[in-house]
Amino acid sequence: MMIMQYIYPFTAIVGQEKMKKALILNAINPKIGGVLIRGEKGTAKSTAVRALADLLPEIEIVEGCPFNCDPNGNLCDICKEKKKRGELKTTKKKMKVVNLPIGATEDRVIGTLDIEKAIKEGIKALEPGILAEANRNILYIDEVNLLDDHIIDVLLDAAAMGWNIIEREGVKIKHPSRFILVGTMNPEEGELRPQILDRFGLMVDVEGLNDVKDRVEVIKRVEEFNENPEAFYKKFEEEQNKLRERIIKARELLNKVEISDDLLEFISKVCIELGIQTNRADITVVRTAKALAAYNGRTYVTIDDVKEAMELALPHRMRRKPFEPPQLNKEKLEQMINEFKQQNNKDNEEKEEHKDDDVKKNMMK
Ligand SMILES: Nc1ncnc2c1ncn2[C@@H]1O[C@H](COP(=O)(O)OP(=O)(O)OP(=O)(O)O)[C@@H](O)[C@H]1O
Repeated sequence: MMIMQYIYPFTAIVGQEKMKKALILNAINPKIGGVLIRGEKGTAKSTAVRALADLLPEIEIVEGCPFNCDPNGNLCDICKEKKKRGELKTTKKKMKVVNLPIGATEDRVIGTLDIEKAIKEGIKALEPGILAEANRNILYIDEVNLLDDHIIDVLLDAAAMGWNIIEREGVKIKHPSRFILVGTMNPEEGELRPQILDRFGLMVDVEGLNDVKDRVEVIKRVEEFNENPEAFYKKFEEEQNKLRERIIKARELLNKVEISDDLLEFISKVCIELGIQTNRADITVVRTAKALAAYNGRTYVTIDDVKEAMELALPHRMRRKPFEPPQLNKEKLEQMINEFKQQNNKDNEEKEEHKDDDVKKNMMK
């Protein structure tokens, strides 16, 4: 008999709204580029990530594929061959969290091929790496600031290209490599290089809860969950289903979401004004703002979406002195948002006046 393992529900996490939102937005569009969560131990970081994987709908995969290929998306070399032979079968699988151990080697990350075995036994010689397991799942790197720089580069390159190549002596296997990247770090143990910071889509700072009521609620919920996980899960089931549906709808809506040229210009202006060099900033703000619009059931981006997206996508891309924590110039941002809103109101009023004039003219005709 299979024993059902219950995961602490995402919707039962008390507070930590920014972290939850950043994770949800990446679930809506993984191309946002992941989340770096900075903060103290024991603040629900790993609980939230495990809960997200459990909350998200199952993924459709090619049966038996070590890379979880999407039958309707990009295929690995093995699945391509299967498709040609008409042997592609599909199945469904729950998403999972793949942990990257701190001491992981390049071979362990990328995967390996035993050439001698490959010649004798074909594909059995393949040893898929962490990138294979992570494809279409969540890749979780605890204490990313302690990870070897070279391993981070390998990972982030694969994530940016969306492909990983396992290669030995001229024999190659290429497979899709898309995942929601979540890194955590305790800033007291050292900062990340700016180049690496820039490769994380979003960043959030999590702090321990400072409200007594919230902390008591955490104790009660965690104890209740431990005593009877099934009953606790049932209690949150409706809320979990609602959130899952909302994410599914947002994914469907995402391609239809539009952003005005005025807002695009505004985003670039803010980035320049804040001294942010990397174009990844502007691109990530747009993707995040679109995901926010879709999450709110809209097909257009508003200035408030842009503001919220900037608070998640810009702080770690601000220029700063060594050892200073990443921070957003909130006052400057607030001022520019207000100016944009005022200008927009003025433009709208003028448009309304023109409309009135046109109506009057038409009536006099
Ligand atoms: N806001 C919260 N809501 C619900 N449970 C919480 C909250 N904050 C902490 N917890 C509980 O506290 C415990 C520790 O949380 P968790 O393991 O997720 O911490 P973490 O941030 O990943 O830290 P670490 O890196 O030490 O693992 C868990 O039992 C978790 O359920």
